[in-house]
Amino acid sequence: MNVTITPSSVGGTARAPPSKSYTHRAILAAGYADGATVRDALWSADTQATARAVELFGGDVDRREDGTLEIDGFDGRPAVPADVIDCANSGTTMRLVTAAAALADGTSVLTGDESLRSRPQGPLLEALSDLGAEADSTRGNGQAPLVVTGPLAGGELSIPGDVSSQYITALLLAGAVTDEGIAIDLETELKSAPYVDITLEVLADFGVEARKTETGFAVDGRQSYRPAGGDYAVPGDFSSISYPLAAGAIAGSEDEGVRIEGAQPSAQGDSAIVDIVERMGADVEWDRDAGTIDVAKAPLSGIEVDVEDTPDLLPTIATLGAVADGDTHITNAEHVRYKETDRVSAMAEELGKLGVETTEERDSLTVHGGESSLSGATVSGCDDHRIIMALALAGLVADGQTTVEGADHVDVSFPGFFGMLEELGVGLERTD
Ligand SMILES: O=C(O)C1=C[C@@H](OP(=O)(O)O)[C@@H](O)[C@H](O)C1
Ligand SMILES: C=C(OP(=O)(O)O)C(=O)O
Repeated sequence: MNVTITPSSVGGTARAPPSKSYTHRAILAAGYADGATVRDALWSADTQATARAVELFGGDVDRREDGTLEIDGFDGRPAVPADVIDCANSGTTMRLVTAAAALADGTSVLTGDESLRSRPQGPLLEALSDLGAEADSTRGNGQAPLVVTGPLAGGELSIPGDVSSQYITALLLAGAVTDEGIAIDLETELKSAPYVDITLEVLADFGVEARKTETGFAVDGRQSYRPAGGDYAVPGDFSSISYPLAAGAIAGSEDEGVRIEGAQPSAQGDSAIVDIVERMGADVEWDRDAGTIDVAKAPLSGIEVDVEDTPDLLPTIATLGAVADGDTHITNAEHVRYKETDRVSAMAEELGKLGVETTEERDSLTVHGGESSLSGATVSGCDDHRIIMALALAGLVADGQTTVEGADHVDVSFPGFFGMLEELGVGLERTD
């Protein structure tokens, strides 16, 4: 599907979809338990990949009409899967499930789509091998397809922190049900650190103790996953909130701004988007108790933003920077190149097609902004949900129509994205 956006102003109320990161963890934690009810879960292509993996390990994920997931777990002992585990486009699924597979008494095979089969898995494979499992890339290049043979007993390992925090999350989730527990020594500084905070929070909510140490993280073994009250509720997703928030900041209508609901505070680092949009000059009000964010359009100015903790915000910030006056300098961004696509290059390339000038370095992107510089064009969504959504935002203020190709990929994290834009008043057309 391609989506053509007509320049529009936006106004009204949008509801944040549930957090993808919390949903993945809750589904898998319920799998590690003997079961749980997960309310307000995100049901997207990525979270369904994690649900399929839990079923292949011997669990069951049943989705009720109201979106609640009733999950039967595998109680800390994953069965050897009867089929290849297809993680589709989801890095989180592949990392978290690879470590779970290393607990099974036999061999698991994991694969994914072309994008996922090009992302780095080597450090996690080495870590699992250090712990006594066999974990290989079939092509010997550290990328999927992966073949993992367990079980593993646990122990100590060291791993780089600057490739993906998902390795740490994966090891902590699996480590709790090993015999010996797992102690993780970080060889380099941890990027995307708030995602490990989310993991520690979900583990605690499932009755599992894990901790930061002087050199990394540790989790004791022989623990049981048990959700308090048998029930777990997923908060709203701040990476997804970044899109309606940015839309309101760059294209809010004169008489009605954008209100976002479902924005309760949580461990998500991406809630930094509220501060970023405000620093650029937008009129933003976050009522944390009510979980609402109100945003109104104002002239934006370029700023410097460090995305070490918040890699998924880069595409949104790049579009904001394209509209803002002056330069927006996005720093500490090297790990943003290891996502569904190299998002630093992808945003430079696709914004370029809309007439925006950028300067790209290995670990930074500078966007030379100014609303008048955006002219509508056909751009590639790069088969990457966040690139698609960020480019659709640019289409709101470009001069003329903007067509985003391959726009169906938003189903990875935000299946209702284009419906939400329409409800906010955006004129758009879907074509095959
Ligand atoms: O653990 C998670 O839920 C995620 C961690 C981050 O990845 P990295 O740790 O690989 O940067 C983030 O980009 C991804 O969208 C979700
Ligand atoms: C990078 C992302 O997810 P994952 O790593 O799970 O593919 C994302 O959602 O932007």
